[in-house]
Amino acid sequence: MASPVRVGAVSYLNAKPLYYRLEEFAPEARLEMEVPSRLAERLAAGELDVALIPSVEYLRGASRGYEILPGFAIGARGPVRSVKLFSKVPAAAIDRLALDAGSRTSQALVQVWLEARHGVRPSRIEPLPLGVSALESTADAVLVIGDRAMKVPEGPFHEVVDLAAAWRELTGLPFVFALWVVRRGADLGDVPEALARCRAEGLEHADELARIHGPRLGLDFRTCYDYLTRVLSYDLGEPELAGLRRFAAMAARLGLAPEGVNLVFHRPRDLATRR
Ligand SMILES: C=C(O[C@@H]1C=C(C(=O)O)C=C[C@H]1O)C(=O)O
Repeated sequence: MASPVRVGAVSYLNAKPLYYRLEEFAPEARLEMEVPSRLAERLAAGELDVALIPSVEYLRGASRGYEILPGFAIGARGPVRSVKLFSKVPAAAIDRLALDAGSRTSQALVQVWLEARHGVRPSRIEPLPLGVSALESTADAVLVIGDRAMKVPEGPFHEVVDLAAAWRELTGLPFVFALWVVRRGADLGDVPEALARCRAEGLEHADELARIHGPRLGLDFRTCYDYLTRVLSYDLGEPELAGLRRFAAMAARLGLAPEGVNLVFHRPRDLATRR
């Protein structure tokens, strides 16, 4: 039997359609779930063959020979609901910023947005550990992502900013949070084709995913269903690539990603081996 293909997927609700019934469609796949920052570390360490990593980590790892699986992303064209900055002070006064330790892309996005929109570069940046809630932090503002961001009460804060909405307002472009990225030299077998099937069938069965995961997360069916089918976008087309390139340039200017990284795409096996 061929050796297993180690697939790392984001453990949040937003990624569920992307690996729906994966191990059935590709029996060689061995699925592991982690928060995004951890997936990036494990792909870099060679412990995964393909993983849904934060887009900024593709930029940071490109020199290792990372390749993007074309056509897929976790992105948003407007408000995303699960990537939020909870601020106790007006954005222009943020000096101490806590960043969700599960994130990498949104950690960079919030700094890009603060600088571009408000001319602010917080002098103290600290992690918000995974088990610690935004309400417990004493920082001026706290970035929270994923399922838990959808449940933080908006009450005690001066301002709550949906960062995908803020990005759209700033640039007019969609935002790409995560990409399927392949480790150099990994043999993925039929996994890329299976992932395309997962996404198609996962979105077709979004009602089933919302029914299963809503109660577990304390979210009602409608909120989950809308999040999966209308709020998030799973495409990586020209508008998303334009958003990604703009983000790459802005992150590089702040020293949060290397300069001038090319987007390199993984080629399907038949094309890669032909000739
Ligand atoms: C929209 C989201 O996108 C996520 C945000 C990421 C990040 O900030 O690094 C990485 C992966 C995505 O799952 C979310 O988690 O809410």
